[in-house]
Amino acid sequence: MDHFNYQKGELYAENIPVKQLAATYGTPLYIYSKATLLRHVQAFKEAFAGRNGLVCYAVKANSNLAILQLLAKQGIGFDIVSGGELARVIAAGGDPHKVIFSGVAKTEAEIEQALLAGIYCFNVESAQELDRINAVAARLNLVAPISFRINPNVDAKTHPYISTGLKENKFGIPIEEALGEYQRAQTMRNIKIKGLDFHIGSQLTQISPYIDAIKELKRLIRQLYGSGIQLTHLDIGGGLGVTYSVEAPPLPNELINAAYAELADLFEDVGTLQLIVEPGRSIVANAGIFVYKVEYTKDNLDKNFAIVDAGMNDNIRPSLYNAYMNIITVEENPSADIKLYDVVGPVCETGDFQGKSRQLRLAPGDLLAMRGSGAYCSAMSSNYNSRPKCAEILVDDEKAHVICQRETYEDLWRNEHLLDEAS
Ligand SMILES: Cc1ncc(COP(=O)(O)O)c(C=O)c1O
Ligand SMILES: N[C@@H](CCCC[NH3+])C(=O)O
Repeated sequence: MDHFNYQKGELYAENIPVKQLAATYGTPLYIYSKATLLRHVQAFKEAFAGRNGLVCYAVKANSNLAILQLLAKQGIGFDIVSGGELARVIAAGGDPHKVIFSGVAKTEAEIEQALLAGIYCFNVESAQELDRINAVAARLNLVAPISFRINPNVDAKTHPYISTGLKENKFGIPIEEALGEYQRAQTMRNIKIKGLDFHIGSQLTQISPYIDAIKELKRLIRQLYGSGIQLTHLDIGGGLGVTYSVEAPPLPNELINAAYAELADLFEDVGTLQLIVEPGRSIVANAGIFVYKVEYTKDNLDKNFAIVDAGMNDNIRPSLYNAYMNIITVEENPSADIKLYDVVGPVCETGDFQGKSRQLRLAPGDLLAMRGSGAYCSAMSSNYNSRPKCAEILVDDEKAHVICQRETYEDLWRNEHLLDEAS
């Protein structure tokens, strides 16, 4: 259950009619529900109740400052993959001591920035990165807390583009090399070993891939313990899926309870480790809708098109992954015929679509809403075709807050420079 529901045939965001928000702020428009967002965070916090756990929200899913601010106020941590994300977390009031830094290409500048901010842990993704972190920490006379991201070579059973835990993927250190890297790290004066991490993919709808990965890593943790390397945490990554259509992913407490059950014998032998999770999509996806307007309809011989004012630049997920996202009408339109539509946008690409073969009753001027749009939609938007980025609104009961204003044309070239006359 989210907070985008129909009242007398009209879609509401919490207690505001979506039609009213579209009239006030224009379309295309991202709308988030504060209550849904907080409910999702609470579900993770409750799943850890009474246990030593840390929820680190994956900033990449939606990095809007106000959203980070709301999450920071809940006391959770953050999983970042760039210096920009760290700067956002700090600007939003997040605690850098609860930040973990993932990503395969951390630059020297980013490592320095994170060390000076005092982050909780680096998730190291290669032997070369370990050397670089050690060198930067030595230069700054600091000790870098690290965990290795291990690639356990398990199938996350998700879209190949968002699967990250197979040995052909660029992420993490092959499990076969892990013991050697931990032993090397242990000899480094400016490195402090904290934990072990995996993240096997996104939009996982089953618990079994997590359990397969935990099983693989339990063997490694025992080996480490046997060779005198004691960890303080195990990070099982993000990836928990959401319902876009018929998927029935596990709930946060189902995942976390299953992880603890699988870890029970290990914890008895080596002591309890702190458990970290890095959820992104499962916190924000269904806390957002994307609202756009039908500009035209076009009935070609083979196809009906609903041409909307939102493009792949605003939400690239359907084009990039052929992702199915549910499209609904904001208001019933009884006078229109039900037809099968491809919902397409204004961008000059054949792949610019928001949905294919959708049964909808609509006419030009009608508003459509796409569910599940809080994660990886505005975060992956661009200015392609010189389209200003959309406004984003956070609804709190009957109040609407503009958390990102719509870009202007001037914003499009804000960082560009004309050549001077003489050139
Ligand atoms: C290292 C890491 N952690 C966490 C996440 C968050 O994943 P999700 O949004 O699927 O929960 C991702 C993205 O897949 C990631 O790459
Ligand atoms: N951007 C992807 C997920 C990638 C997760 C990042 N590792 C999506 O929209 O589904």
